Amino acid sequence: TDTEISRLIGADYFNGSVLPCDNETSPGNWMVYCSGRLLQAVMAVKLYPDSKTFVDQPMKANLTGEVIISEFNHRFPGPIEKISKEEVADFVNEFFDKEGLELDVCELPDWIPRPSSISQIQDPTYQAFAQRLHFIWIQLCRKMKPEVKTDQERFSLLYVPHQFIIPGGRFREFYYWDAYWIIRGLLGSQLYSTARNMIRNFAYIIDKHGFIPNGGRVYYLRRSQPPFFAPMVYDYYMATQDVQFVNDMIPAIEKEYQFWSKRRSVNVTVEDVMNETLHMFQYRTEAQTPRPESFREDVLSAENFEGRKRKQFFKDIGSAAESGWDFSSRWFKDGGNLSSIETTNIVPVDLNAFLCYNMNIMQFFYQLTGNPIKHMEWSTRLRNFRDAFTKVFYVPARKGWYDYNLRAKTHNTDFFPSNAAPLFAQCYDPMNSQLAVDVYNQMETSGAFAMPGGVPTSLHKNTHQQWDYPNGWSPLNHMIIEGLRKSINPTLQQKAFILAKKWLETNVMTFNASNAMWEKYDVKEPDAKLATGGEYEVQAGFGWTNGAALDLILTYSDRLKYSGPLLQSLISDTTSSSDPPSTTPITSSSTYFGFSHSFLLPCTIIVALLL
Ligand SMILES: OC[C@H]1O[C@H](O[C@H]2O[C@H](CO)[C@@H](O)[C@H](O)[C@H]2O)[C@H](O)[C@@H](O)[C@@H]1O
Repeated sequence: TDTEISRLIGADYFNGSVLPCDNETSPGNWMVYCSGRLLQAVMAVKLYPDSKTFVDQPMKANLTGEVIISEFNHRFPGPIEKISKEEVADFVNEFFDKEGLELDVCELPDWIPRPSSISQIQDPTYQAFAQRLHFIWIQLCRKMKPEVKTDQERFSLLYVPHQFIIPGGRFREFYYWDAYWIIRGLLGSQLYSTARNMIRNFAYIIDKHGFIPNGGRVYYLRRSQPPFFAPMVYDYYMATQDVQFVNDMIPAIEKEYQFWSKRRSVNVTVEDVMNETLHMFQYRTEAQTPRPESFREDVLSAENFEGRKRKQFFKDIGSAAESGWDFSSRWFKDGGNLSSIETTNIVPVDLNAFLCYNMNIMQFFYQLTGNPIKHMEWSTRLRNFRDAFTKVFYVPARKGWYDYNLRAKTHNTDFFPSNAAPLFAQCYDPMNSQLAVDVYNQMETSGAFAMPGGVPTSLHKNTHQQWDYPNGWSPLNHMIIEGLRKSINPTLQQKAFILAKKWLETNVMTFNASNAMWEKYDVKEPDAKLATGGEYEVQAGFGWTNGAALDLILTYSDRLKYSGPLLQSLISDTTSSSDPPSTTPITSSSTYFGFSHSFLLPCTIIVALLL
């Protein structure tokens, strides 16, 4: 019953547990956004359909977290299940502003209507499509109101000095690994200073917090996301040749690497490697309580756990969120149910491949900037790590790299796109082209590359999780394609092109049907469908989907030909004008990127007219 659910949500989760944010990470507001009876009351009455809404709401001017909590306790001293929805709603309306009000839309000073990169795309459909993606950056630009800097404790939003591109929809703040694909797209749009400023924001965050949190909110301060800061700097350098910028960013990359080494490392002894302990990395948050942005969902999922087991469950949930794959059968002991989650027992192949990539980038950066000692230090680190990586993750009998499970002392040899991360990160001897061919063939036999709409996130059906079959995500499709493209083998490079074409057709056709780019797609359908599953509705926007698509179109701009159904509307909409086309998604939902259509469309037109 509702009362039983309220009682469950109101139980004691915080005492003695590590919180997602606390007095150390966010002194003035942790008691509102990461803990406490007010948070529980809001979740118990389901004040909003999305748990994230409340924890994104700023406190009203001249209020502090302490004052709000003491007033709440004074007004409602009794059990949480006795507080009504109306009472909670009145209290929240009295003390909080609406979510998103601390951010403004912004102009991109380096945006021009027709960048030369897009004009040189050969195929008319893809040129028109890329042009539409280029317009979307304007809608996803956000800057912080000045009070976020001057009065930080009133906001769950983390202050950063420069404007940035958001994913879109409910994701109104920066996200760490999303930003890598966003930046790939910005570089394709020749928005170099926007890309540079986003990277500078992350350097600022590393300097302040010692690492990059999952996203730009205080409730993300105890977990990170896949480490893509160094690759962002690397790709920016490849596009601009700006050595000075690389020099400026090196201290931040070093500092972030320390975070992963000190707080996320794990010793692995693989059985057939005698007496050898290998130092690897894991996704492993310290937090042991429900994620504030999904508080209600986490409490309900933890219904059958108590005490230490419940703390461990929340830690495994938060650690899966740190992986970016929240949630997936990849982390489940039984391959099907969230209740069997064991993220912290797993040594993930992708995280270790990404850190291997970081090491490679660092040895390169130190050579580039003329520091032979540090170049040598990182080269040695890379060489040793690559050897260890092969020992821990490569399974000769299954011709591939796989996650290693510390509990089961075995590998998970199921298909996941993360198995291709070492190709993307080049954490193998690139001269060993046969290895890459073997890995590709092994993945192909799973059937994952034969889906009509792109590569799915797993082949585990009916888990109803968003990072599972039949959902395809742009970062993972892009990563596989790039991994194959970067190999020295022409056959694999051709396979990369075929996968890119398929993924792009899904993007174009869905855009044509819905007038929007989406967070993820259902790839089992030939006619491109929106994805389902997970704990929130599929979101429109969408930062990394735009970025990955733009990057792939530009990579293959000389030979890509659209061969799907005729999309006359897309071509006639954009090829002859620099005005922004209509951006109303064709769905039942009434909002887009968190703003109503009636607000967004005029804004876009005004920005374009100003330009
Ligand atoms: O609110 C639930 C979860 O939402 C985020 O995860 C998803 O969106 C992110 C932004 O696009 C993306 O980075 C992540 O891979 C997605 O699974 C958030 O990152 C999670 O931490 C959060 O719990």
